[in-house]
Amino acid sequence: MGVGKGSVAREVVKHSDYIAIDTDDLIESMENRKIKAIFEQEGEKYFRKLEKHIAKWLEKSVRNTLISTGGGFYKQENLKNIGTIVLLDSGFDAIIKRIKEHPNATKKLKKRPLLSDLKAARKLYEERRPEYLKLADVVIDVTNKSAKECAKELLKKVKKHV
Ligand SMILES: Nc1ncnc2c1ncn2[C@@H]1O[C@H](COP(=O)(O)OP(=O)(O)O)[C@@H](O)[C@H]1O
Ligand SMILES: O=C(O)C1=C[C@@H](OP(=O)(O)O)[C@@H](O)[C@H](O)C1
Repeated sequence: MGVGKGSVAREVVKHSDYIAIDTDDLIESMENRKIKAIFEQEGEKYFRKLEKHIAKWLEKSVRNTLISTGGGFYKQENLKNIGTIVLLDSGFDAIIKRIKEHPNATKKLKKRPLLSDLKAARKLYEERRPEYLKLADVVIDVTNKSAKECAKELLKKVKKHV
């Protein structure tokens, strides 16, 4: 949530032949409503089911593609079969600082249901980070790097990994 997945993906696309997709965008278009509305109207469990459906489709049908995922997607049991897993790594405070500095900060915070309570979000981050590190094939520390620098590092490290 807010680590820069979207911004880095846009730079990767600029500097490579990758096509980029985003699991949250796929879910929003499948459902024809925003993630926030899905959480409010159906609850988190329903959203996770949609993620599972997407995960199965990704494994079966998607190759050579940059896939950005929501922060909870790592729980999908077939994750390792989908492709090379890249973690954009950052401290929690740095993530929040970045989002708050954005001109559209209020909107950015509002559209992320799990960021509305910062104490709970920090706890979630602390629970998830060790899991992310265990799963990741490639780790990029995004602290004090531009999205372009992160993208270049990502392309180099992914190339080495595959
Ligand atoms: N490398 C970076 N340096 C500084 N700010 C960044 C960087 N990458 C992203 N941001 C800013 O951080 C916020 C979250 O970025 P975004 O790409 O939307 O993250 P995500 O897709 O992971 O939620 C945005 O306000 C964006 O402009
Ligand atoms: O961390 C999570 O569980 C979630 C992160 C969100 O995506 P971002 O990580 O892109 O904000 C989105 O998938 C949903 O609100 C749940």
